[in-house]
Amino acid sequence: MIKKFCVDQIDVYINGEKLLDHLSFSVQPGEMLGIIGPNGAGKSTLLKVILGVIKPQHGTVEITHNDRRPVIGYVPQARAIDEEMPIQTWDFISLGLPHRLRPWLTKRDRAVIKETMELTDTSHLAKQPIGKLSGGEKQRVFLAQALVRNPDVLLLDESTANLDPKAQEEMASLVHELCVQQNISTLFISHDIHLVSKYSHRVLYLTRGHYTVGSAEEIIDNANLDVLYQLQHVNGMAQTAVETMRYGG
Ligand SMILES: Nc1ncnc2c1ncn2[C@@H]1O[C@H](COP(=O)(O)OP(=O)(O)OP(=O)(O)O)[C@@H](O)[C@H]1O
Repeated sequence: MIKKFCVDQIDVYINGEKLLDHLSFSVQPGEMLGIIGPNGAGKSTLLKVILGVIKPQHGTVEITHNDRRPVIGYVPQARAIDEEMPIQTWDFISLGLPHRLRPWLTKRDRAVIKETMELTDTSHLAKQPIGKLSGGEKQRVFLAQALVRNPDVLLLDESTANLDPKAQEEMASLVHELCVQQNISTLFISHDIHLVSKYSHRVLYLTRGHYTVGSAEEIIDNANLDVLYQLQHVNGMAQTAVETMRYGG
């Protein structure tokens, strides 16, 4: 379990423009933080800062574990897979295991892969070529590949995009369950406010140079939401989400 996951006052400039401005928040073990915000707000950039791929001009990201180096699982946005890729799902998931000097899988590795595939409902896809899976199946396999390393932190960039509503719901619910059961601090980017409200413990609402963190209700009640999103219908969706939460639907 992580001891500390803290983003402290980070500034990120892209092409001379300040994208993230003194952004600060922390995430608890087993907490799912939903991230919403318009296109180009810097959501994916934030995940890359946490991964250490982009260095902020100011501020720090501190992730510490009680007794080892923290492990981060990451599923990037719109991950493309060549349809003809001659690799079976089982092998694809095994690629998520930490790099080892030995080229074979141990009994323990196999047990971890098997267990992760059961958790993500991908066991029946084990022998299928990864390129031939449906969008929803691929997303579950990407999740399994990220989970196989037993991560302390999970970063998911639009893992429900392009899925049908039922598959979106199943994926968000699965992520929530895994996050709570396995004490994984999870950042879940989505444009679906309803999904984020229903499954996240808290929400980070990001726009260029601004942010708000709070409960889904606080964020959605924020009068600036429709102005900042510049979409009238978002407010309607947001209201539905709040009502769903209030009445437990
Ligand atoms: N490597 C890069 N080089 C130049 N500009 C970049 C790079 N990465 C991101 N940007 C720019 O930074 C801004 C934020 O991009 P980012 O992908 O973080 O936004 P986002 O909130 O995830 O958007 P979306 O919802 O569309 O995925 C965009 O204007 C993008 O063009």
